[in-house]
Amino acid sequence: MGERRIPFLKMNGLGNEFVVWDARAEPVRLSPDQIRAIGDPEDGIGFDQMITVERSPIGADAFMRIHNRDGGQVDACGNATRCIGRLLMQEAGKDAVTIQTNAGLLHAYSTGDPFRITADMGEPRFAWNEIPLAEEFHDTRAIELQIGPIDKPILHTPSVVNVGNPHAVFWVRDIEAYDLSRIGPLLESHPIFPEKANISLAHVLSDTEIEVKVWERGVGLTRACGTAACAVAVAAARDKRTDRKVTVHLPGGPLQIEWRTSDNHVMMTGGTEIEYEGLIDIETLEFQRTGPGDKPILEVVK
Ligand SMILES: N[C@H](CCC[C@H](N)C(=O)O)C(=O)O
Repeated sequence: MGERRIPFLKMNGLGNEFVVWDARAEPVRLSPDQIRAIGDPEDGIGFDQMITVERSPIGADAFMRIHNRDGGQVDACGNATRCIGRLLMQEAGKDAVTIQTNAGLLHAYSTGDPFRITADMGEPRFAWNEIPLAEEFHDTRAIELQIGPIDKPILHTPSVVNVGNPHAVFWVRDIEAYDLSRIGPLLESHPIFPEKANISLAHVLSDTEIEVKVWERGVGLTRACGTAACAVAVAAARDKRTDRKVTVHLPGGPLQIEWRTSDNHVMMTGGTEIEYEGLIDIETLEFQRTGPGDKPILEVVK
């Protein structure tokens, strides 16, 4: 291993994969090329997002910096908020912590189950210029956007929400009926989204259940997306498709979402997993497992 070896944690939230650095003692500075190389599932460790835990200048328990696999920095990551919340609470022996992000101050709470964490994702925003959209729309529950032939669009009139990051939600009857790996990038980078967008297909199963498939901005198809689950739940309740407390079923597992009437905050509860501790040389990208996770390594490797 070369000189610059950095310890990291490999974690996931319902299969949404993270590499976590602790940069509170010593900064971790990586170029977008290095981030992409480490995030590459073939040559690197592989992740959906890289999470850097830093000291908070405003006295929160930590600052959380988020980079997508494409190397771009973004402001919100729901599954990572739960994972970092778990680490900070375990470290401090507390039942609640505050996490500063570029999207605002978030709170994480224990549930009594050490692996299941509740994150308070703050208030959703719906105005066209808060998503943001490139042009004015008064009703962001169904904007004029479609993909495919004009007379027979494949997907159309999504709801749009900002939950610290931009989301478009297409309401469908079968989330598997669409080739999201082909359509996702077209919608992610559609000119209507000046900051691009995370794209969800959502099928409402009942007043309290929604199944969702997500194409994440800057990543692609992921097993779960916490902010997408929040965006879908809020958009569904806003459009009277469901109650304000629902279970969102993602390929990686369920998330409980409640859009509270008391304070308009979106609360998300779900699992977290430490896969293993590791050490990486950021010059050579060689990395090795150096410690256990929640499951024996053998199980993790399967
Ligand atoms: N791809 C997202 C960031 C991560 C969101 C997702 N991993 C989550 O759990 O919320 C974006 O560019 O806004």
